[in-house]
Amino acid sequence: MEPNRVSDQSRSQPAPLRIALAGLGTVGAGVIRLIETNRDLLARRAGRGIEIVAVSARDRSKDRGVDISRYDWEDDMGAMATRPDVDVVVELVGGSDGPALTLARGAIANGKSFVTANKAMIAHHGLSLAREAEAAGHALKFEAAVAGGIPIVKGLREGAAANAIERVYGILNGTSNYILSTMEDTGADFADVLGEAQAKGYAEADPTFDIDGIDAAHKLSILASIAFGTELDFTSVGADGIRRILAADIAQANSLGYVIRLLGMANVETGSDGTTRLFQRVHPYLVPKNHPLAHVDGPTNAVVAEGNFSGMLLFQGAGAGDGPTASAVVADIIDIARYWDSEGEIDPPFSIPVAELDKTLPAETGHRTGKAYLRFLVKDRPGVLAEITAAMRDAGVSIESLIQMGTEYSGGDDGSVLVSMVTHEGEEAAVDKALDLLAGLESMTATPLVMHILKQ
Ligand SMILES: NC(=O)c1ccc[n+]([C@@H]2O[C@H](COP(=O)([O-])OP(=O)(O)OC[C@H]3O[C@@H](n4cnc5c(N)ncnc54)[C@H](O)[C@@H]3O)[C@@H](O)[C@H]2O)c1
Ligand SMILES: N[C@@H](CCO)C(=O)O
Ligand code: NA
Repeated sequence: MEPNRVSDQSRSQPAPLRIALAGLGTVGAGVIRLIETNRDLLARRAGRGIEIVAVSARDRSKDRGVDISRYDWEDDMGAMATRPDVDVVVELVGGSDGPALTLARGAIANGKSFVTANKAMIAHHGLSLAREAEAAGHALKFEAAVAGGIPIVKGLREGAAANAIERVYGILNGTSNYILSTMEDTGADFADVLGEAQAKGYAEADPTFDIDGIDAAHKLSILASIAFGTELDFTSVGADGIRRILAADIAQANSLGYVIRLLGMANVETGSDGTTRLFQRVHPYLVPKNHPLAHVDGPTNAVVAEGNFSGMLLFQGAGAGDGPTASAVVADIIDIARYWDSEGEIDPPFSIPVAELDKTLPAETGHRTGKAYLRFLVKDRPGVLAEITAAMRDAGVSIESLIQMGTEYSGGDDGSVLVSMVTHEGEEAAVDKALDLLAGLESMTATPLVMHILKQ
């Protein structure tokens, strides 16, 4: 039999793919720079040219370091959805609802492919948008929405597609990882480092999304749907962030052999009634220093996927910033260019058509086990340690180690001392019960902090 050959016909380039770009901020300007810099390379990889035809943002005259004079300007970004000279609408505006969602719906309804970096919108509306895109036979792609430049959506949808994924977890927010690792390196204050992350363009428009775990929860819910073939369920992600972490916690964790990282963690499990349940949590974790995630610093993201045949896969790279995020956006555009002529045959955005995704219930709380780090700020007076250990005893929490920091702890100016402990493996519910027993005690000067310890 004749081997397959690239035919001479396929060497003649078809018409370029025409792009409309909404949003010209950090990522939008990065996309323009990338498309203009790598123009020839993109055309060869995509099999056709990639041309920006129209752009839209709030302020036409702003200096973005890129020349936008050669593109049409649209004051109303919604108008991009109906332009007959546009094949793909790229949304880099942000916000779960509002103009971004209107543009997404309009673009899909008008037969355009749609590419976005907007994890908030996909977390909230990804299923309905995917349903609309599948019905229309056009692409909906969001590689840049999860872990920026890391090809994790592609990695799970394609590279790991043959596996049942047992657990997916990782560092999904560059801003909080930058803050934690900078606090670790410099002992700097949380608030100062947040300002730096904002200045570098990593933070969301509302930085509370970064530091309170919401941005990571958006990304985790998207990853979980792709990894487990379950309906995306952002509302059931239990999210907590990093704003209560003290330099002293970082020092304590270090002396115990751990670093602190904000992790998203998801797996499917069987509930007490035999139903399949989806566990999704974003929380600061103590990560053993010998785990690869312990060495992920700055705005870098890293995702671990445990496949039943592949074993542990680690995806690591820049999770934020103009260049890496643009890299993911343009990779999606190249994918669309490659199958543009295949007559409405699209890959389902979540790998499996929306109608066939499992309707999984949220995980039950109460039976989950693990080790935890608990930290208390308490008045420095006799009997306080006994109160804490009595609550642990009464709740059935077994203590592996306990440290009291006195003068070395400089976080409070009210004379508090810091007591931290690591528990033995046990039920999380027992820790919750101990904290309930301690709640409201006059000796506690702050709400206790709980961090889970990553199971290897
Ligand atoms: N910055 C990153 O590193 C990064 C990484 C991954 C994903 N993202 C996502 O990419 C998207 C864009 O992020 P960014 O950091 O580039 O934001 P940005 O704030 O730098 O840019 C937003 C752009 O949208 C425009 N815009 C905002 N509201 C508008 C409106 N109502 N009408 C018209 N234009 C409007 C602004 O003028 C600006 O050009 C967000 O969804 C964000 O979550 C960002
Ligand atoms: N604000 C996000 C941008 C990338 O999604 C982060 O810090 O990770
Ligand atoms: Na990505």
